[in-house]
Amino acid sequence: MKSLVEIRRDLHRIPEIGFQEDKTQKYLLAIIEELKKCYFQVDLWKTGIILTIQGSKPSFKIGWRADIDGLPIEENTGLPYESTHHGYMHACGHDFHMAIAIGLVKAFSEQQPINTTIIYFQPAEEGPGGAKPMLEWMQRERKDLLPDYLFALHIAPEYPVGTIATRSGLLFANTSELFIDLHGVGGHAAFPQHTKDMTVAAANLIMQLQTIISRNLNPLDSGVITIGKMVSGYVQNSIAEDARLEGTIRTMSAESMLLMKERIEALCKSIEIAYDCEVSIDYGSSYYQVYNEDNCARMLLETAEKVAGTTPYECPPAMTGEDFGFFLKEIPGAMFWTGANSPYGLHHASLQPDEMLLDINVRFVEQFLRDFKKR
Ligand SMILES: CC(=O)N[C@@H](CCC[C@H](N)C(=O)O)C(=O)O
Repeated sequence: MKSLVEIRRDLHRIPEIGFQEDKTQKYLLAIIEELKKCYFQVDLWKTGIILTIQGSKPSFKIGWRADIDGLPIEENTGLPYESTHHGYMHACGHDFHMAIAIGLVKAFSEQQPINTTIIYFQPAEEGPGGAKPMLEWMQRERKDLLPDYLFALHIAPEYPVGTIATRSGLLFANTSELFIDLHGVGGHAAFPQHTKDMTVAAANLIMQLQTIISRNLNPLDSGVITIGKMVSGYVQNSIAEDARLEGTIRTMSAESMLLMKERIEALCKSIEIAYDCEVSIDYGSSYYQVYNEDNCARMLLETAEKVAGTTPYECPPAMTGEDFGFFLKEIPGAMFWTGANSPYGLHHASLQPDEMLLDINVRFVEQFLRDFKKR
């Protein structure tokens, strides 16, 4: 088998977005085939892979999940192994997540685990969400593939390599995508009086949306509204007939999410009146919060005390979203951040995590999964 660094770089070259991870699936399957043992069972679900590693003397099933999709971001790292899929990038570290999971497959191919260990290569974490339909499929048709406990990691550029950061309870936020379309009347730039300018309406709406955080949400609560993309008009001397805003909203509780949505709807109605236009809202996909089971989170931190090269850190919750939350709603487990030491953050075109994290995390997770005991 190639080294984990080579595998990570190969995967980095071929980022694919949610449910289009065909090359990624093929690449992963070829390595799994190379490592295959008689106690391995491979199942496919859409572009995902579920690898069941039968335990030698199992008393429960423990799961490990790695997400496999990339993002529609144009890479700007200048690395010799940068993305060959122009306009797409592994800008959230899923190339690392997959390489670590492959490292675990290799470790379990060399020494069979005692408990049955299931590795889930899950598509579409960035959107529209693969965890929920994957879980529902297993609950409906393949209960044998469901674990008793489930764990996952996410790289954290802001922490040094070796940091294992997690907490009991809420780790990541409730999220909802947000797509707003505005429709007015276009025309010549010199005659605004004959038009309904959707660039001006959209710009105003963006500013008003931010008041939901500052004026409607309890200051002791937290929320985020980010408009990551705005599209309007065609050319500099024509007034835009249409505009589209694309973003995401984040809250620490389901109640605050409802409040945010109510306020977004009210502000869109007011924009319709103010600019005499039509506004429609689509919430896209929503993710349930990542809520770590108390014992499971504590065991991760305890293991990080013991494994050479890892340091536990009880971290605060973050406004990140993760469809892993849907798994944790049904199955006890936990997620953690692992230090990646990159000057650029997640979803940045220059993200460059430190490859030193690969071996350390394989060792950490392998020991954690092998030693895990029910409490
Ligand atoms: C770990 C991470 O960065 N996850 C994404 C999940 C995105 C969900 C969805 N597309 C949305 O934007 O709400 C994140 O942006 O936190």
